[in-house]
Amino acid sequence: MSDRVSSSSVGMERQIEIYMNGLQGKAPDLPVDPDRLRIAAREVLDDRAWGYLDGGAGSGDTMSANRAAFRRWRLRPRMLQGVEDRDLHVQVLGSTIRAPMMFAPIGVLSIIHPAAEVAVAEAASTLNLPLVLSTAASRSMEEVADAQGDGARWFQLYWGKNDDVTASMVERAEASGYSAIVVTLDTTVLSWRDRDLENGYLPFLEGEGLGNYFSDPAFRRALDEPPEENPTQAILYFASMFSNPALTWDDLQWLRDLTDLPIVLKGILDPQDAKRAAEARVDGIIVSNHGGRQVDGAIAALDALPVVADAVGDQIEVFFDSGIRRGSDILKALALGARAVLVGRPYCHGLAIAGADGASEMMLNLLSDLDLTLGLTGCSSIDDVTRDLLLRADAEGGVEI
Ligand SMILES: Cc1cc2nc3c(=O)[nH]c(=O)nc-3n(C[C@H](O)[C@H](O)[C@H](O)COP(=O)(O)O)c2cc1C
Ligand SMILES: CCCCC(=O)C(=O)O
Repeated sequence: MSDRVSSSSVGMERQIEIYMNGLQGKAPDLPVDPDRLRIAAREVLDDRAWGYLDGGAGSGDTMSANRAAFRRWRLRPRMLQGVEDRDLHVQVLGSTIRAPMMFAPIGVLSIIHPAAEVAVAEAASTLNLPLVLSTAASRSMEEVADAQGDGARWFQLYWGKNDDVTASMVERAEASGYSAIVVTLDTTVLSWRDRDLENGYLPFLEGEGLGNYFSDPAFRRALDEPPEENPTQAILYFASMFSNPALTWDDLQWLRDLTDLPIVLKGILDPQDAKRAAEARVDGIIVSNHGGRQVDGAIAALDALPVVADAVGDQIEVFFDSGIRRGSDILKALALGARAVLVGRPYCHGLAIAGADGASEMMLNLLSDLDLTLGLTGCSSIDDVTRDLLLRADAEGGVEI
């Protein structure tokens, strides 16, 4: 038994900080409840940016399904497991990260906050959690890398129709210290998005627009006039080429030959696709439905996770996103086979309200919730989180034991 009289952890430290501030009459800067945080972010964003951030494909059915799927799994905690010292570290693509959480790639963040991806990089650096940067970032990947310093970062690639641009993006990512290429597969075209269509809103022309494309030499070469002089032409060109619906599994070899960096495929929901990914010798997959933004009526990402994880076993690493809001959601995703999760909209809510501090505060709260919930379920490390921890619930949340 430990002879220490007190223990500490990221979760307890954060609780104490919030309660001590409370004693001095100081409320937390952001709502702690993710639903209230979302509503607070809505207050500070204009209607069109909000519609883009918060919206999903079509009826929003898949976005709701993502959340509902978490409620169909219940945790059964174990007692007296000696959980005083908890270790949240995990190995991803050969590196150790502080906790199984990353910032998901979100494009055009200048519509959410003027400091955009630079603020998110600062938040990732403060918390020492990995950032996955979108190709469609408003700031160049080099500027974002400088803001993050030596923290872990992956580059999300939209694999478009212009091979020179794709090769240039990958080369720049290698040169500026990104340690993996995440290829997003589920956005061969942008889906039918009611709110953006009603608002007649494409975010790419707003704020700083697509700074990461605009700073790309191959992208600039493809234009008649520089994007600074003719941003509309640049955006139209981007819209025509950013993704390539003609791609097939056979094309992956081209990308494999282009870079030695690990490749992770984002947007996998089907076990057959997961097996193809393993056969194609990529390094990982992200089980995701793009936060419900692409196929209206698609299955919840969490429902896909256990089947996909079983299909690939230990051959490649499995990650997860779409609907993560709380520590218990992360535990459920880990128990169902994910090695780590990506968080999307919630950090944008923090960013909208309070820039880098807001994004890092939101993620710190989630990390703290994860740490405490991990211990409360009887786990001391991420390895302890297994499927035994979960029971399947019926539609009312009841469980047969
Ligand atoms: C406003 C917005 C922009 C996004 N942009 C990208 C992107 O550029 N590249 C990408 O791979 N995924 C993008 N995504 C999807 C996220 O990476 C992630 O899959 C999704 O947000 C996870 O779901 P969650 O928001 O429920 O956490 C975007 C999502 C949102 C909300
Ligand atoms: C071309 C960038 C698309 C951004 C994106 O992935 C989304 O809006 O969901």
